[in-house]
Order: sequence, then C-alpha cells, then structure tokens
Amino acid sequence: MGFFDFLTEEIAIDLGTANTLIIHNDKVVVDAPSIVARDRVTGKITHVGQQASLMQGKTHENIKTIRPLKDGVIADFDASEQMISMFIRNIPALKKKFFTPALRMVICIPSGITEVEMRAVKESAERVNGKEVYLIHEPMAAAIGIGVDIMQPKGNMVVDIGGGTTEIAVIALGGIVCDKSVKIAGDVFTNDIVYYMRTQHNLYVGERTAEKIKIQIGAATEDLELPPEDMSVQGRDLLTGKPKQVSISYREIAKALDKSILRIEDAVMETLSQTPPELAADIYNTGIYLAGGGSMLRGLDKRLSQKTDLPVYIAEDPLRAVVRGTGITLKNLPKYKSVLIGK
Ligand SMILES: Nc1ncnc2c1ncn2[C@@H]1O[C@H](COP(=O)(O)OP(=O)(O)OP(=O)(O)O)[C@@H](O)[C@H]1O
Repeated sequence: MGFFDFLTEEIAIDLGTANTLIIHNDKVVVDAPSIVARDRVTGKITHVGQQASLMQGKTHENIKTIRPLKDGVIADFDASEQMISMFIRNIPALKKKFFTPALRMVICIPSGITEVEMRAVKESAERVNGKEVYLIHEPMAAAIGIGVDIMQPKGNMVVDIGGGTTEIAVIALGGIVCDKSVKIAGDVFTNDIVYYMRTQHNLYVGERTAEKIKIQIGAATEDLELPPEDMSVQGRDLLTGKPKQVSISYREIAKALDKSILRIEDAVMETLSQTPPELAADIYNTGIYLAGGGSMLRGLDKRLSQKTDLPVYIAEDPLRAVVRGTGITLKNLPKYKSVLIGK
C-alpha cells in the first residue's frame, strides 16, 4: 500500500449499452440508463441517466437525447466521457469531499470495442482523476459476478444478453478460450416489437413503450408455464392518425422475437461446436450460465436448454452480475491481474 493510498477511492464501473452501474465501497451507487440529454443550442449535457431517459421520445428541437453506446460500441465519445464523469461526480460519498480524490478504477467494457475505443475509455477515466485504470471484458466480469471460479482448469460457458450485444464465452484458467459476440440483444428485441406492432396492428409505438411491453409480457416461447396477462398498449394508429389502444398477448411477442432468439441460439450452438472437447465435457456437467437483462425474457432459459440439451441457469440479479464481477475484480486486483486489459 502506498503512502497516499488513503486518499484513493476505488470504483468499479459496468459501462453498458443500456445501463451504467457503479460500485463504490461495496455498494451499487449508480444504476442508471446510459443516456444523456444535450442542449442543441449550448452543446452542453444537461441531464444524464434516469432524468435523460424520461425525456426520450418527448424532446423538442432544442434538446436531443443520446445513447453514447450503441450495438456494444461507443457511438459518441464526447457524450460517453461526459456521462461517466457526471455519474462519478454524483456519487454521494465523493460529492462530500472538498477535494477530488484520486480514483482506482476497473471498468467493464463490451468485448466488441476496438483498441482505439479502449484507449479512449481509459483516457476519459483518467480525465476524471483516474490514477489507476483497468479494463475488463464483459463475459469475464459476468462469469466472476455469477460466482464461477474462472481460474480453475475447468470450462464454463457464459451467455451475457445485454442491451446492444449478446456475448457468449467459454472461460477456463482465467482466459477466454472461445467466444462470439452478436449484435442481437435487448435493443433488437425492442425494435422487433416496434416492427410487429406496426405491421400486425397498424400501431406506431415508441421505443419506451416497446421496452415496457417486452418487460411486462415478453416471452421467448409460446409455451409458458406461468403466462402473463394480456397487456393494453397505446400508440398512434397508422391509418387514421388517431391515438389507439390494442390488447396484446405474450404469444404475439414470442412470435415477434422468434427470429432474433433463433440467431442467439445459433450463436450459442456455434460457440459450443468450437469448444475443445475437454472443456465441452466440463460444460456438459456444469451447464450454461445466463446473465444480462435480456436473460430475463420469460422462457428463454428453457428454450436454450431444449436447443442445447444442457442445463441453463440464470444468474441471481442478472442486471447486476457484470458490475458485481467488476467489483470483485477491483477488490482482488492481484488475483485477477491476468484477466485485466492494460495492467
Ligand atoms: N425483465 C426483462 N425482460 C426482458 N428484457 C429485460 C428485462 N429487464 C431488462 N431487460 C432488457 O435488458 C437490457 C439491458 O440489459 P443490461 O443492463 O444487462 O445491458 P448492458 O450491460 O447495458 O448492455 P451491453 O451488455 O450490450 O453493453 C435492455 O435491453 C432491457 O430492456
């Protein structure tokens, strides 16, 4: 421990396409949508997280809501840096300090991002007083967060279905043996619902409404043991232009999402087919672990289990598995140094 270590604060960040989470002192202190609102006149970011999310789809011409990360990559560097910086500055315990503490950080990044983007994330973190900044890939953090002992000579398969990407990885001996990242995840499911409502019901719904439908009655199969009740959905009638309401069942949503889920199934099957036999034998015994918000889609675990003939387990609190893993890594830096990028 260095002499000035008592002045250093430690934070773990899950920089996700849909949500950003931050752990400080073992507590989740930020859990907010990765969205900012920018004033078009001044160019300044006026709101972040939940507040910016509430403005989505309801803005006038002077305000624009931006999702700085899209499809698992950074779409807007400037907005993402300002978003991280505002989230960090709003951490209550750090706000109270009369000087800005130096930060030791572990940031979890989507595995699709390039070297240049990784450097940009690191530099952004350094600009908000990051003294030591480490990066970790999402499936690795998810595996640690789920409670898998990644250092063992034993294969484990993790499927993290987030907002922008689904990351599938086989992990053993602290490394990713084979992996696949597909841009089919929560955002695509939401767009599938928007498209379905438009084409099947002539109803134009916004993204927020479609996401609500997905969470309330979304399903990966038409054959659910505990089906949710039908949902009333309001939007704009494409034929008359008038506001309209229709009732939707989970079976319709299962139909709307079927093609996208098929692509996730195919990616899982492909990764399994590339897995070395000794690790495949381990996965036969341990099964597949699911994490990320998309894994909460009703019946998805059952559908994947039927497809692969393997047991499938959903992580406890799947939306927080990645940040939990990032936090564990931060607390045990010497143990996990080999899995960090840019150590
Ligand atoms: N109950 C639910 N059923 C289905 N989908 C859900 C549910 N709850 C949240 N989601 C979806 O999960 C996604 C967000 O998941 P998560 O926070 O794990 O992603 P992320 O880490 O931000 O994204 P990425 O991993 O792509 O960077 C969103 O698309 C959200 O709509």
